[in-house]
Parts: sequence; C-alpha cells; structure tokens
Amino acid sequence: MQRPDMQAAHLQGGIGFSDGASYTIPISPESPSVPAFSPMQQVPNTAPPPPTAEHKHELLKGKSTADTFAYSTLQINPVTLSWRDITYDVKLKRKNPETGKTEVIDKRILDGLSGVVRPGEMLAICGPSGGGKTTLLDAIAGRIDPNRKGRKFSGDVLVNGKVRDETFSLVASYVQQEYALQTPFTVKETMAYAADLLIPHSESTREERRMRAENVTHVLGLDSCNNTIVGDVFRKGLSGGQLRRLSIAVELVRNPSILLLDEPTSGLDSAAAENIMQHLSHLAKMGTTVVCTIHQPPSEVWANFDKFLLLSRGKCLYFGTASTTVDYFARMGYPCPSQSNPADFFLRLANTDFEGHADIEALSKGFKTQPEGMALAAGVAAPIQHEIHPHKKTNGFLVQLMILSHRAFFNNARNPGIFLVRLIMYAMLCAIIGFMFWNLQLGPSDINSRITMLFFVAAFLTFMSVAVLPFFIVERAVFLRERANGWYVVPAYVLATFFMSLPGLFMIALLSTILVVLPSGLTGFGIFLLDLFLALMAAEAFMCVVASVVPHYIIGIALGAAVYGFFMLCEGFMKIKDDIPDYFIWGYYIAFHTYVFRAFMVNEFENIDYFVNSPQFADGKAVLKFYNMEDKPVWKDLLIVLGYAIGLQLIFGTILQVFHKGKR
Ligand SMILES: Nc1ncnc2c1ncn2[C@@H]1O[C@H](COP(=O)(O)OP(=O)(O)OP(=O)(O)O)[C@@H](O)[C@H]1O
Repeated sequence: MQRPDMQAAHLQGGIGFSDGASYTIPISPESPSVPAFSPMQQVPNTAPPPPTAEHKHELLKGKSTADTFAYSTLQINPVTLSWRDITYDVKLKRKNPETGKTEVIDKRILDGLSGVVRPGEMLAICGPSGGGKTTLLDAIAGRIDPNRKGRKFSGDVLVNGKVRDETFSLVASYVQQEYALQTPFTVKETMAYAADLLIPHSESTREERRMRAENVTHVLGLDSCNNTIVGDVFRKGLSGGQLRRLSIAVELVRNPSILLLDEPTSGLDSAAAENIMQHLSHLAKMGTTVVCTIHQPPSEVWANFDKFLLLSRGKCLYFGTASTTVDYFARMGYPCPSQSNPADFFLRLANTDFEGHADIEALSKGFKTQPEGMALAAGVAAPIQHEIHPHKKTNGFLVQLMILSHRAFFNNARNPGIFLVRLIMYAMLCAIIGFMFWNLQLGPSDINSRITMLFFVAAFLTFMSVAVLPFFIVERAVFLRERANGWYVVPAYVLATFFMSLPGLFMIALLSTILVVLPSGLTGFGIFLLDLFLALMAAEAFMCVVASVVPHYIIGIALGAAVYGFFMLCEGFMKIKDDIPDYFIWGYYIAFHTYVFRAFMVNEFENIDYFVNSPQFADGKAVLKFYNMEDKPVWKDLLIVLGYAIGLQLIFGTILQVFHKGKR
C-alpha cells in the first residue's frame, strides 16, 4: 500500500517521505555513465554538492519496481564525516622484567589519525588484530570516555565541518560486532518495533512506519525470513549472515546519514560477507556515509570499498581511494604480487606480530609526504557545502513507554527463560512444599512446621530469582545498543520493563500461593499472595541492579546468591532479632527478607487463639512475641517491601542512566 505522495515520488524515481533536503542517490553499481561521487583526489579544496535529480533518475534505471521503490524511500541527508588528529593514550600497569617492579607506562592506541568520508562513500578501516580499528570507530562515534582516569584523548570529530555534538546519535547509527536483538521476535516484528521506536509518531502514520520497515527489510534482502524469529539457545532462528543484516536493518529504519559498523563480516563465510558488503555498498551509493572496520576482507569484499584506511599499531599507513592502494604501495616499495588478494597483502605488511611486515614508522611518516597524504589533509580542511537538516526528531516519553511496554510484554511472554521456566520451577517446588506440610494442625510440631515453612517461602522463593540473571544480561546488551544509538530515554525503558514484569510475577505468586496455602491449611490467603508478590517484585528489582553492575552473569549469580544468603541469615529466623550480634544487626534491618518473613508470620499467627498441648506457646501472639514480631502491623511491612521494589528500580535506573552510556 503506497501513499499517494510516495507513489508520485516513486514515479519520479525520487523521494517518498519528504523531509526537506533529503535526497537519494541511486544504487546501481553497474551504471558507468555517472561520475563517481567525490573520490578524494578530485576534491582538494571543497566538498562536492549532493548528486542531482538527473543522476538519481539515471542510476535508478534498470532496477526492479520493488527495488527502486524500496531504495527510493531511503532518504539520507548528506553528511560528510571527518576527524582530525585523533590521538588516544592509556596508562597501563606493567611489571618490569629487570627490576621486578610494577610500572605505569603510556600506551598509544591511536596516533594522530585524520580522515574524511563523504556521502556516497564507503570507507573500510583495515588492519591486523589490535591495530586500533574498533578504537578508532568508537572514537568517531563518541564512545570513548575521555574523562576516565588514565586516559588522554585529543582530536576532533566533525559532522559537516562542525564539531560533533550530542545530536550525533540522531544522525549516525552504530552497528556493533556482537548481535544484540530480542530473541523471540521475528524479523518483521523486530523491524516493526524499530520503526515504531525510531520514527516520530507525530510525523508518520502506523502504516507509513510499517512501510518503511518493509522497505528496509527488502533493501537488506531479508524478505524471505520475515517470519523467522531471531532465535536463541532454546529455538533455532536466523543464520549468522541474516542476524548481521537484521542488526544493520534495525538501525537503517530511520535513515541514518552515517552508518558505522564494527566488523560487519566477522564470523561469516565469504559468500555471506560479500552479500553484506554489497548491501552496504548499495547503501553508500544511496548517499549514506558508511564506515566499517574489517579484519581480513576476502577479495570479493575488497571490490566493494570506495576508500581504504590501513592501520597498524594505531598509525595510518594509507588513507585514500581503495582502487589506487596497490599503486601506492608499489610506489612505496611494496609491490603486491600478482595473483594475491591485495587486502591480504596489505594486512601482512601491517601485521607486526609476524615476519615479513613493512617498516611501519617509515610508511606512516612517508604517507604524510605523499600526494595521497596531502590530499587527505586538504580534504579534512575543505569547507563543507551541505548542512545537516534536523529531520531526526525522537518520540516523546509516553510514546516510548507505550512501545517499550508492548515489546517487553511480548518478550516476557514468549521468552521461556524469563517467566515460563521460572513458573515451572516455582510450581514444582511449591507443590512439594504443599505436600510436605499437608494439612497443618495446632499441635507443637505444627507450630514449628508453620514457622520453618514461612521462612523457607520468604527465603528460598526470593532466592530463586537469581535464575533470571542470564536473561537480564542478554537484555542489557539490547538496552546498551539501543540507548547508545538514541532509541529512547532510560526512564521509559525502566518503567516499561518494571510494569511488564508484574503480570508474570503475579502469576508466579498466585500459583505458588495456591500450591502452598491451600494444601497446608495456612490462614490469610490474600495477604500471603500479596506478600509473596511484593517479595518477588523486590527480588526482581534487586536482580536488575545486580545485572546492571556485573560484567558477567556468573559473577552476578555468585553475588546475588551471597547477598541473599546473608539476608536469609539475618531475617530473624536463624537467629531471632535479639540474638543477632550487634555487628550484624544492620543486616536484619536492610534485608527486605526481614519484612517479607515478618508479614508472613504476623499474617499466619496473629489470629491463632490457642495451640493444643504446647508447653511453650499458648497462642499465636506468644509465637510472635518470641520472634520479636509482636505489634508489627502487616500493612507496614508490605509497604516497606513495596518501597524496596520501587527503590531498587530507581537505583537500577540511576545506574543505567549514569554508567551505561555505551562509552568505554
Ligand atoms: N582502554 C584500554 N586500555 C588498554 N588497552 C586498550 C584499551 N583500549 C584498547 N586497547 C588496546 O588497543 C589496541 C587496539 O584495540 P582495538 O580493539 O581497537 O583493535 P582492533 O584493531 O579492533 O583489533 P581486533 O581486530 O582484534 O578487534 C589493543 O592492543 C587493545 O588491547
């Protein structure tokens, strides 16, 4: 279904969503009649103007209707990306082998790097492992925190000649090396959520957003797997190449002017790598400024590069037109043997870990004195004639909250690791508890059974929330990617995940309460349910906090288990409050388990008027007195547990806001 203005635009071989100065550059790589767009040698002083409508029309000839339409809806505001003299030093601690003492040394990761990439160009940053490719890409994207201790960062990144500011994430998208996608969604759903989150609702209808998502899906060749899920350890989904293309597609939905990709071909076979690079090359020809790092490009992939940057130990050995690289190195005394893949040859020259590498210092110094080096310096200094047009509005808080809540609800419902596995675990354990404490009476041993059972429920059912940690860590990667690319604000994310966890937690609490309270004959079903529900909310929030601070889920599980173990000890059962040593009494007060357990106890014992043959306790109140729980209203404890749940969510949000900006 096309909107009339889109149909008109299509007929003109032009633009669908009109947003001022957007333009499209055609994609046909086999259109020789059109001049190449801004090879560096042709622009010693000024940046070229965006391509004309005639050029676009010309180059869209020969494409199928679907292709032409899909590509024509990708409108990109022309952006020239440049960087000047980027230098990055870190302090490292090393043991001096001679003195045996630990010394702090400066390590130069990036050494005075400059570069310029214009709309319509694709730059490949190549180099051996550890050469500085990812660090440079992060520096360009503003993902290095220059204020961290032991770091020194200098240099500028310029967007259309102006120093990059906080709007960069609205103009540029960064596709990281690791996949970070929500696993239960299909390609179509993933794209729809991306479109809903990234395209302002004030400027588009739902149908238009769907159409944009479909067009990007088509452009990246994902039509055939529209209904395939991303997949995870439980369910097979997309292949590696498809995942890579989907990672790119979600970022393209809002037509970024700059696309930065870290190793887009890593882990793929050469056919899949070539396929991805062809897609990227097409996107570049549409006007996107594309920069990617590539470790070892096969020759088929090499053919797609417009520009090539060779790094070694953070130094630039070459920056210029990819097709003239062989000539350049031949001139510098390193002729590429015939029959060799040029990329392999250059990488061997740059790899100082093995024999046969070039003289890196001489090459890097020499480059600056060569015509290519001087053209680069001139290109970086050249004035830019095209401006960024602020077509990138974001959605408001409420829209973000609505979309994120919708997505979180279905993610929770469909991802078996988040609730289903836990629901089964809780059901099995609670059924065992129910049978173990079947039909409790009012004898002395029943008093003991009630107390131990309530302790077990308060302690162990909250403890089991550690099981969700691995899934939270997976979710964290998705959040980090989306936040760093400016998809939404942190409060919208935290509120959405919090609200949408409630139905699942309530189901777990309800099933557990039914399986525990009814068979055992405990009193106060409603309060028991509420107390358990709030306890699970607090435990879930605590796990969110843990997931936001640990580097790996194994550390998170260990940390969560240790803290819960301590809280169990302090909650007033193992030792009653009066017997807890002074140096641990703070544990009694800060453990939310204390209030959960006390509410269970008061709810159960407050209304028991007598026990049969019990020499120690005449009634329920005597039990509460023994445990220092007399005169403690249940509602107060329930409010405290609710306060924990909300407070921990606030801490979680603050940690995300302050520490998870996607910078390293
Ligand atoms: N914060 C840091 N502290 C210490 N060393 C660092 C830091 N950041 C990067 N490095 C080092 O800088 C070098 C370049 O790292 P980078 O990840 O950019 O390399 P790369 O070319 O992308 O390598 P690969 O292809 O293996 O991913 C490496 O030796 C890395 O260990």
